[in-house]
Amino acid sequence: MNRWDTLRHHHAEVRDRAILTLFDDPARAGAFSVDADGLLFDYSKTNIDVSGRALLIALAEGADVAARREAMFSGARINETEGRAVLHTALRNLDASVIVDGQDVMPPVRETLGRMEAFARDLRTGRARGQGGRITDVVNIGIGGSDLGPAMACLALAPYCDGPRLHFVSNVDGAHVHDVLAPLDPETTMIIIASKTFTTIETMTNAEAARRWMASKVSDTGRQFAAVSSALDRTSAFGIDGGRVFGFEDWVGGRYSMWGPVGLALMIAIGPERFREFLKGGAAMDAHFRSAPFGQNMPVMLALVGIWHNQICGHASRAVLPYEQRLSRLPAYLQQLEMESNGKRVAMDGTDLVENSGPVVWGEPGTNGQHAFYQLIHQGTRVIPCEFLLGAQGHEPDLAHQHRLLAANCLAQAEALLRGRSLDQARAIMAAKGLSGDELERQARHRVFPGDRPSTMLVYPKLTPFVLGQIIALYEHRVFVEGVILGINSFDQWGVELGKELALALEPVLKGESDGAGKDGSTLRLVRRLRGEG
Ligand SMILES: O=P(O)(O)OC[C@H]1O[C@](O)(CO)[C@@H](O)[C@@H]1O
Repeated sequence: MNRWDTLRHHHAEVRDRAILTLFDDPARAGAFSVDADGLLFDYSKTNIDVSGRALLIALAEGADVAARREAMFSGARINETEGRAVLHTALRNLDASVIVDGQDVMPPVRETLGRMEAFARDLRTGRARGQGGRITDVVNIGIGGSDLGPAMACLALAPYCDGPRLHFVSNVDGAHVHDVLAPLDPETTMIIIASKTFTTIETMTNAEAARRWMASKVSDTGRQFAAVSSALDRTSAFGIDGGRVFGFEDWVGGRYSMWGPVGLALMIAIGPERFREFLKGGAAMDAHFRSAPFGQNMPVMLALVGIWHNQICGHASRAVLPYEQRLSRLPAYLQQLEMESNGKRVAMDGTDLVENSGPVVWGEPGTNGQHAFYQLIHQGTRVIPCEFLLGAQGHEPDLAHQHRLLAANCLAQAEALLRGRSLDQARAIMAAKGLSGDELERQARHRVFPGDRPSTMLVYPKLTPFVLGQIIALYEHRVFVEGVILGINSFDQWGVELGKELALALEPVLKGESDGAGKDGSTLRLVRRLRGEG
C-alpha cells in the first residue's frame, strides 16, 4: 500500500468515530495544536488522531517537503514550468544573502525597499506634492496579486493607516474606475499602476482611464503616477519617470508579491516602520517553517489538515471564517493564493494528477456569515471543514464587550459543529414547547444538528502588522506544502490564459468588426443580444 492508500485505509477505520469522543483524552486540545510565536493553531476538533497524524507526517516526509522547502528558500528554480526561482521569502528576510545563479539578489531588494520608504515618507509628510497641494488620496490600479494583497492588508490594518487615503481599482468594468475616481481630486491624487507584467488588459485599460481623468485637470500627469512592475521597459514606455518606478524580479510570483513593491500602497497607508513590522512577521513565520519539526510546524500541520479533509475525507471545499471584520477580504485573497496555486490537473512532470487538486476556498467574516450561509454548514448534506480565525483582542477598548460577544460566537459555532444536537435533544426541546405526537416528531427532525463536523481555529493576540505578516506567510507556506505533497507546481497559472485569449478575440466581435466565424451558436446569439440585434 502506498502512503495515500494507507491514509485512506486509516480513514475508513475512523470515519464513524465521533470527533467528540476524542476529547475523552483530556490532553487532546494541547496535543493537537501548534504554537508559533504567539499564534495558536488548534486542529483538535478534527477526526485526526495520533495514528492519522503520524501517517500524514509520513506523507509529507515521503514527498520530500523538507528538501523542496530548502530548495525554495535557497533560490533553486522550483517553478519548473516557467524556469524561475520562487523567492518572495527574500523580500522579508532582509538580513541574509540569497544567491541565485552565483549572485546575491539582496542588494537590489534592499535598495528598492529604501526607495519605496523614501517615496512613502515623502507622500505621508507632504514633501511630495501633487499639482494642487498635498497628496490626500492614493489609488492603486492592479488586479489579482497586484491588488488583492495590498487591498486586503489596508483593510486589515485600518487602525494603523494614518497616511493618505488608499483606494483600489481592479475590475475592467468601467464602473469601478469611475466610482473610485469620481469623488477624488486629480490635483491631489497619486496613482500607482501595479502590474508585474505591465500588460494585463484590465490594469492597462484602467491606467489609461486614470490618465485621461488626471489630464482633465492636471498639466503634468506623469508627475502623479508611480509604477510597480518587473517590466521596467514597459513602465517607461507608459511615461512614468524611473524615480517613481519600483521594480522586482520574476522570482516573485504575483500572488506572493505583497512583501515587495506591490506592497507600496500598504506602506504608504501604514508607514515604512509598520511595513517593516509586517515583513518581520512574515520572516518569523519563515524561520518557524524552516526549523520546527513537522508535528509542531504550523504551515505543515495546516497543510496536512487540509490534505486530510480534501484528498482523504473528500470534502471539496473549505470555509475560511475570520471573526475579525477587518479580515473581510482575506477569503478573496486566499482564493487567489490557494486556488490559483493548487488548482491544477497535472503534476510537475506533466502527468495527470493522482489525487484531487486543492479545495474550493470561500468565506466571509463572522458573525455576518452566521446569518447567511452557516445554515448549510450546520445542516446541509455535505461536510464543509471550517477554518476559524480569531484575535484575543480587538482594537476598540471602549467596545471590549462587543469583542467578547464576537469571540463567544466564534467558539460557539465551532462547538455547535462539533457537538451538534441529537434527535432526543430536539424532541425534548419540542416537548418543552408543548408539542406532542407526530407534530413533535416532525418539528424535532428539523432541529437536529448532525454535529461531528470538523473545524480548526487560528488564534492570534491582536491583528497588528506583525501578526498579519505571520498569518499571510503561514498561508503561503501551507499552499507550498500542499502543492509539494500533491506534486503540483504551485507557482504557475496557465489556467488563466485561455479566457484571456478568447476575450481579446471577442472584443472585435462585440464591436462589429469581426463576424465571429468559428464561434459556437450560444456565444453568437449572446453577442447579438448584447449588440441589440435580437
Ligand atoms: O501583476 P500582473 O502582471 O498585472 O498580473 C495580475 C494577475 O494576473 C494573473 O496573471 C492571472 O491572470 C495573476 O497571476 C496575477 O496576479
